[in-house]
Amino acid sequence: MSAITAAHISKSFGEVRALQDVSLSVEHGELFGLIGPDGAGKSTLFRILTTLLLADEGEASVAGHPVVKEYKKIRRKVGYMPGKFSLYQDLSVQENLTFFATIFGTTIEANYELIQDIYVQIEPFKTRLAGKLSGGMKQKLALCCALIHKPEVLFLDEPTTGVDAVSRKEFWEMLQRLKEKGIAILVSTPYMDEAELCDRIALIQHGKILQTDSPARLRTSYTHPLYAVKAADTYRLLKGLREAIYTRSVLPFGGFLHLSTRDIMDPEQIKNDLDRKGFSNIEIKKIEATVEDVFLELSETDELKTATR
Ligand SMILES: Nc1ncnc2c1ncn2[C@@H]1O[C@H](COP(=O)(O)OP(=O)(O)OP(=O)(O)O)[C@@H](O)[C@H]1O
Repeated sequence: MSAITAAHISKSFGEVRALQDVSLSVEHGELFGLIGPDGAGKSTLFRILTTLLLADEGEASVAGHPVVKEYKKIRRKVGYMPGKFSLYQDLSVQENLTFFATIFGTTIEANYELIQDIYVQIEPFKTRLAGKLSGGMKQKLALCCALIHKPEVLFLDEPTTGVDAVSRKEFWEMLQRLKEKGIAILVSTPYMDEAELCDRIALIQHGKILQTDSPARLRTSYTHPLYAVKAADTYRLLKGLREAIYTRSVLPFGGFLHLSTRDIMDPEQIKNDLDRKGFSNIEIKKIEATVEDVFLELSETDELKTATR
């Protein structure tokens, strides 16, 4: 049986349809990412799966128990790191950990093996108040607190938001090690680069799951020719490319524009066209799609479908 299953979950807050017919499953020992921007519905799904909120429609089970009927059993078997406010800021590192161990009827010593790798990094600061820790340290402490009762399933809601790049990398390495111990992990993130670190991902937007698959299969599902293009005046370039007859779509991507064309083209052909239109410092190369390209493509198609309904 899967560690998490959600089937046709919907939830509205007044007029806001936070989740619309969401289904997914996560296996034991799987690292599953819920990838989407702010307001996509990620926290709402986490709250339903961790038994803190009731869905309007649909069914879910976690660690073998249905979320409504057996919520008490689930609470003993899951670890939850909510996006914000999971630590007591005016308790020390050690006091926070002891507190979470005590409410689950266990001790730090009993489950030390599971948190050891992570805890050794914050142990030198064990008497420091949680409120005085750096973002990366807070995140490690919150993860230790979520793990202290040896959960079967771990829910991590945007654990790396507001954390520096080095700590983010370390955090994902820790998740890989936890997964190898058989724990099922559902992690949400708005960062598309983190999607690559998951076994499977679901792309979510406006409460709807756009697609679920492995990052590699999602990337290769993008079949249109794609180019990264740069020139001196990015805004004019965006406008110019949008008007070109060979363009399917063009979207800003860091310092480059990602241009998807109707047919395969020689990059020289595009460069010549831009030369003729008076652009300077043109750089162009053919590229493979990233998860973000796939996300933007799917979300645009979904918005068009919704608008024409
Ligand atoms: N308790 C609530 N009352 C009213 N609206 C809510 C409530 N909780 C969430 N929403 C709305 O539901 C939608 C989904 O919110 P949710 O918090 O699940 O998104 P998210 O993907 O986790 O993004 P964020 O990172 O911004 O929390 C948003 O439009 C949000 O404003």
